[in-house]
Amino acid sequence: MRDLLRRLLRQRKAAVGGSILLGFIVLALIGPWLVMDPTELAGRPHQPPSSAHWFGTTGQGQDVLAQTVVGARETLAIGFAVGALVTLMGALIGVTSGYLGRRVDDVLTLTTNVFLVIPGLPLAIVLGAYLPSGPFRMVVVLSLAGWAWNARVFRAEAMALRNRDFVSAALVSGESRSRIVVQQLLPNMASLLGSSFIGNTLYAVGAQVGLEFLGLGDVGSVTWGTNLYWAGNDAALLTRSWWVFVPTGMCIALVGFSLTLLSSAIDEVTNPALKAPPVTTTAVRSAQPAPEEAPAPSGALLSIRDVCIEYATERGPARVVDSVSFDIAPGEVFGLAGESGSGKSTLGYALLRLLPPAASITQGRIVLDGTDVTALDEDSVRAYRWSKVSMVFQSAMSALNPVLTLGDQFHDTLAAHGRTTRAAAYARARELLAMVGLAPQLVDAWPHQLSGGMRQRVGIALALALEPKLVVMDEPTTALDVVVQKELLQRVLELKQRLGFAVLFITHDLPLLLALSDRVGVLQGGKLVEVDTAERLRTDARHPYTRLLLSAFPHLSAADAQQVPANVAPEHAVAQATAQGGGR
Ligand SMILES: Nc1ncnc2c1ncn2[C@@H]1O[C@H](COP(=O)(O)OP(=O)(O)OP(=O)(O)O)[C@@H](O)[C@H]1O
Repeated sequence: MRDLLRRLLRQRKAAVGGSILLGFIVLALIGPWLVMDPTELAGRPHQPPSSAHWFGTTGQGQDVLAQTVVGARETLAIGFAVGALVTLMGALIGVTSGYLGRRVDDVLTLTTNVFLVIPGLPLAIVLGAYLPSGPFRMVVVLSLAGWAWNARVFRAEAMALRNRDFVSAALVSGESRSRIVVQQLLPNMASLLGSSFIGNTLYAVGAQVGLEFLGLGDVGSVTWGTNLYWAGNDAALLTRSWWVFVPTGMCIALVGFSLTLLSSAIDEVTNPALKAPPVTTTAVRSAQPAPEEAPAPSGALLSIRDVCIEYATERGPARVVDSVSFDIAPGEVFGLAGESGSGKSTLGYALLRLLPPAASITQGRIVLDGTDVTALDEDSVRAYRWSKVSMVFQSAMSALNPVLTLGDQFHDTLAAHGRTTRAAAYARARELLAMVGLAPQLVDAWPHQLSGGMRQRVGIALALALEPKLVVMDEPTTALDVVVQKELLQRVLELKQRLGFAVLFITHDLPLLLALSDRVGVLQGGKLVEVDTAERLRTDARHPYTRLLLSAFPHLSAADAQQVPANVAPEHAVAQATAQGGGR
C-alpha cells in the first residue's frame, strides 16, 4: 500500500490532480474564517467585481467571493462523505453477494437491481420530502441513490477472485467467511476501492450540485449548488451578471478535473499496462527491411527474415527479438526453444500481429504463404488471422470465454470469417470436437465444466476451425499432467498428418521439442543461436547454450534421447518422452 502511494505521488497526473484537490480542501477548511459572512447583504445587488468585492455581488447584494469560498466546505464535505459511504456500501454488499453466492446473492442482487431501476431523481425527491433538511439529508439521499451500481462492480470482482487459490487456501486454513471477505477479498480490491471512491466523490459533487440547483437541497445553506440556484433565481443570466455564477462553476469544474486526474492516475499505477508507451511506434509500419535480405527458400510456408522486435519502455526501446531468421516448410513441426524471457512468445505473437501496443517490429520481414505479414493493414490482418495462421494459447483456462458455451465460441470464430448460420457453426463445432477426441455433445457445455486437458483440446479444435496452414502453439501443455500432455501431443501430430498444417511449437522444454519436432530453433536473449534438425540437435548440439538447455532436463538428456531410434515416428517419440517425465 505504501509502495502504491509512493508510485502515485511520482505520477504527474496524480501530482496535478492531488494539488488542485488539496488546494480546495485547505480552502474549505480555513477559507470561511478569512472571508466575510456570505449571507450578509454587503453591497448593492449585481455589482461587478471591484476592490470592495473582488468577485462582485449577488442579486441580493451578498459577496460572491465569500459565497464561493464558504460553499466549498459543505459541498466537499458532502462529496467525500457520500463518496466514502457509497464505496463502502457497494463494496460490502457486492463482495458479500459475489463471494457467498446462492441465497445471499439472490437476495442482495434482487435488492441491488431494484435500486438500480428506480430513477435517481424521483428517489431523491421522495426521500428529500420525508427527511429533515440539512447536509445529512443530502448524504442519505445520494448514498441510497448511488450504492447499487457500485455493488454490481464489486460483486463481479468478488466472483472473479473467489475461485483464486489464495481464497481457497484461506478457507481450508479455517478462516471464517466474513474474515475472508474483509481480510482476503477487500485488500485485493485496493485499487478498485481507491478509484471507486474518487469516482463516487465526483458523482456526489455533481449530483449534489444538480439537486441543489433544482431547489431540492436546503436553499438556506451556502453550497456551490445553492449558489447556482440563487444565481438562477436572481436572474443573473438575464442581467448578464456572469460574475455571480462563473466562480462557482469554475470551482466545480476544477474539482471535477482534479478527481478525474486522480482516478486516471490510480488506474495507471495499479494497472501499468493501461499506460501508453512513451514512444508510440506504429508497430509494423515502421519496420525496416532487413539490411541484406536473404531470399526465402522456394517452397517455405513461413519465412522470417532478420526480424527485430522492440518494446517501448520508460528507459527507452528494449530489443527482445534480435535479427531472427528461419523458415518453416508446409506440414513441418518447427520447435522454438529457449529459457523464460528469451522472446519466444513475442515472436509467436508477431506472426499473428498480436503484439501489445508497446511492442513493434522494427526490422525485417515475415512472409506467410506469400503474404507479407508486416505490411498488412488492419482490415487484412483480421482476414489473415485464424484463416492462415491460428494460435493455441498457453492458458487453456483463460483462452476460452467463460460466459459462452463451446458452440457459441465456435460460432463467433466462424462468423467472424464469413457468413454462417448458428446451426451450421454448431455442426462444424461438433465435427471439430470429435476430431480432437471430445464428445460432440460438449458443444453445449460451458468452459468451467471441462478439465484443463479438455479445454486445451477445445483450444486446438478452435485453432483448426478455419483450416489454417500454420498453427502457433505457445506452451500448450505446460499446465497439464504428463498423461494428458502425451495424449494431447499425439492428437496434434495425428491431426497434422491428416490435415497437413505446419506447427510452430513454443516451449522451454527442449527435450520435449526434440521428440516432437522436425527442426528446432534455440533462442537465447532474443537471438537465434542454433537451428537444426531435431535428430542432429539430440546428438550433436553445437552451441553451448543448446547443450546447457539439454543438460537442464535430467528426464531426457541427450544420452537418453539417443535411445530414441531415428526412424521412430514423432508420435511414438512423444509417448516415450512424456512417459519419461516430459511434463517436468
Ligand atoms: N509489455 C512489455 N514491455 C516491456 N517488455 C516486455 C513486455 N512484454 C514482454 N517483455 C519482455 O520481453 C522479453 C521476452 O518476453 P516473452 O514473453 O516473449 O518471453 P518468452 O521466451 O516467451 O518467456 P516465457 O516462456 O516465460 O513466456 C522478456 O524479457 C520480457 O520482459
